[in-house]
Amino acid sequence: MWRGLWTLAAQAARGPRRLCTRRSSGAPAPGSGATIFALSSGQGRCGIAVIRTSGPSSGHALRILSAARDLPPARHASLRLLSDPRSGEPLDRALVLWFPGPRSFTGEDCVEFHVHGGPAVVSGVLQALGSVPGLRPAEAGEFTRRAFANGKLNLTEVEGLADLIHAETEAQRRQALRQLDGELGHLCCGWAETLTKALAHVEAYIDFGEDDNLEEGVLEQADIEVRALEVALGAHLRDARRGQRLRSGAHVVVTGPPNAGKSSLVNLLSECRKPVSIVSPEPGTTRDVLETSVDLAGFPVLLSDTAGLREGVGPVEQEGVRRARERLEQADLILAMLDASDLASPSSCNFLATVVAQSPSDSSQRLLLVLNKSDLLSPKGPGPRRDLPPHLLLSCLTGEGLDGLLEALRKELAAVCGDPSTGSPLLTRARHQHHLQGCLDALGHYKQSKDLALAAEALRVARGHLTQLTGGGGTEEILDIIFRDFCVGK
Ligand SMILES: Nc1nc2c(ncn2[C@@H]2O[C@H](COP(=O)(O)OP(=O)(O)OP(=O)(O)O)[C@@H](O)[C@H]2O)c(=O)[nH]1
Ligand SMILES: [K+]
Ligand SMILES: [Mg+2]
Repeated sequence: MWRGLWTLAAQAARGPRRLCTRRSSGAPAPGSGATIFALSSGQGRCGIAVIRTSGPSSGHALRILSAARDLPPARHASLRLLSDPRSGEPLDRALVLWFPGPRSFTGEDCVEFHVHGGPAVVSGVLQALGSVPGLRPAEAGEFTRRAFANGKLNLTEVEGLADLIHAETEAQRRQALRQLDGELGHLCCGWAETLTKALAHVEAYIDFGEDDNLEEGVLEQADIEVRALEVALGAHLRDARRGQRLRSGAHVVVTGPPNAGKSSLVNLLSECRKPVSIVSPEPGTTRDVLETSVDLAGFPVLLSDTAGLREGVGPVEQEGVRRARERLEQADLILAMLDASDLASPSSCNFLATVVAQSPSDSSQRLLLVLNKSDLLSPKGPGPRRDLPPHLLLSCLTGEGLDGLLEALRKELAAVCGDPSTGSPLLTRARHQHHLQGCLDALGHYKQSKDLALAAEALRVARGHLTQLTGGGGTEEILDIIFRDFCVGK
């Protein structure tokens, strides 16, 4: 993001050679002793920009830039005139904060410079920092990586922080904050403790099984604990896709016969943006699947407009219908739409008999039936057919019924994504699911083992998966993948 400033500062720090030694796989290994610096607030012209440093030379850098012999009091904002140490030229009058380690975000000595946000001020301060011996620009995610290395955050908290930075909807923000607060980590730590206890029981039996002093029923106790853990893990795994949907967006697909108003609805839901789809009175207008990312009732959604479903049309529209059906299979939530004033037509009846009546075939897919063009129903008329499944009335033309639809969508999406404000912490990444499944599989081996030594080993494997989930014994590659999500300055 801040490549321009980054490059300038990098050159000031080391000359161009330094750029060639930059590791492509992410942040360098922590604890390398260097003091890093970066712009931590957003780029561009702004009122205040925050530049921070982390590492042993932070205090030295602060003294040099503020031309002061003493450091300001710890964790108090102080006003200082910052100057370029090479030329003595004043750069800005800024608030500075001194956080001596270990009581800082990274656990190392840190400084924050709250400078005026003009690009020239920011680049001047970054260049001045780059000229201080022992300082170099930070890599993406390097501050957080140091915090992790120094035990300030565990791995699931790091992931929560990355998600918080990228959160675009309210539900994503709530979920990320819960993960940053360590809820998933605490849950795993509790489970790992249970396994440690069970392991201790099994090992005690191996060592002292024949001994009269050993409490009765230690093995049975371990079995009971393992069984309870299996149930808890199973429940979380069944939920697994929900957290991932919350992180990357639920698939909502609008489908229905031609001219039901599917494209009109997609345009309505994508609101202030420019219209996504072409709307016209001609049936068969939409052919390709048109996809747009929207915030629906606080949930991240990938909304797809599709071709109207009908048979016996030309090859191009037929291909559109094939694509529509394919997309329908991937939907988390189907918005099935009919023209309320056209329910008796063959295409409406056919759609009701196939898509609506047969769905949701597998229980994870949900469906909302929407009858559009309610404005065309005569107020005194009989209303829509009685034999219809539960449905909502809407008029894309007048907007009537839109609030009701949004409320229904909120409920459906909370079921699809999991409501981040309640319930147990969600598994937001495939990595979480992998380790919980690994743990569950190992518990299965434990139960099957006739040999106690193998049973104990299975418990160790199970516990290993839980520790890896929170970053204990994490391999470099996993760390690289996770920290790559961060921007420079975080
Ligand atoms: N009266 C009325 N007309 C509507 C309403 N919603 C959409 N229309 C009209 O219905 C026609 C079809 O709308 P589209 O949004 O193109 O319908 P579609 O389902 O995407 O159509 P295809 O892509 O051809 O399958 C257009 O002329 C719209 O203006 C509504 O609520 N009331
Ligand atoms: K149309
Ligand atoms: Mg359309």
